Amino acid sequence: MEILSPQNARVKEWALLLEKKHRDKQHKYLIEGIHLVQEALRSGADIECICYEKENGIPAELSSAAAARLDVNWIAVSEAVIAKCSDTKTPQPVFAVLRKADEQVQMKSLLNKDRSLVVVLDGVQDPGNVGTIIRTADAVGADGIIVGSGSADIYSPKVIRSTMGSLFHLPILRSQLSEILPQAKEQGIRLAGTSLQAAVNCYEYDFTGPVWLLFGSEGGGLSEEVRALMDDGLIIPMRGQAESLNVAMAASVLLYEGLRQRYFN
Ligand SMILES: C[S@@+](CC[C@H](N)C(=O)[O-])C[C@H]1O[C@@H](n2cnc3c(N)ncnc32)[C@H](O)[C@@H]1O
Repeated sequence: MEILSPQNARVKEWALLLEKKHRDKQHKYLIEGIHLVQEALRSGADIECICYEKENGIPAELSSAAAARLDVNWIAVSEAVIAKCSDTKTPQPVFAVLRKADEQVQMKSLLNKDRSLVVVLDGVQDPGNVGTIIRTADAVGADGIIVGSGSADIYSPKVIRSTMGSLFHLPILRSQLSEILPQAKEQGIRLAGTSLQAAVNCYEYDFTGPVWLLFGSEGGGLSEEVRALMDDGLIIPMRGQAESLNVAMAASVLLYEGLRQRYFN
């Protein structure tokens, strides 16, 4: 049985995946914990290897997968390696290294969907918000998420944790919005921006055709560049005194209105 030490070159490479400046340049990312590893296995994510602590062996929750998934490289590592490859103070007993999906393939599939419902994030910076939006988009069966350059990194440990595994269930693409949004318009997809200044009440909007929903940053909302490309502007009506909704809450309201119109009308 191969047992890796903290000095092993592969371990050093994995630990660097936790640091933003290194993570961006890599085609891989790291996930931690039994639940996320289970989800990655179940969802057919592209797994390079799964590492578990050698003293305790493969966690019971993963033992049947370990027997069935002989295509996956299961590696025993020391406790020190687990700690080195963990983003948290109380490391989980297992982590996995995954390969990122091919972004060109993802982009093609998102642009070609007939009835697509896609979420676009323009500068959403809070990792918890990004993760929650990914999870909600998965829950309603949205076709994908496009994350603009000013948003939180989808491969950061915090975003990954807060998706609770939804990260593996739908295409998620990092893209320059100034490039991909005009391409979507050419395909006949409507770009519906959400903002407090918008004119259209979201409950009067038709979500049944191909539509991409654009959400802006926590502080400043949608950027000028993205506003200029919008076809429609949607507002979620508010009756109380709150200035605005949290962006993840706003995304939930609109995604569920989309789900209602598409499947429960
Ligand atoms: C906290 S809000 C941004 C507030 C910002 N000060 C502004 O003026 O746009 C963050 C994002 O949530 C969405 N949002 C929040 N409340 C909304 C509402 N009532 N109607 C439509 N979108 C909303 C929008 O996408 C917005 O860009």
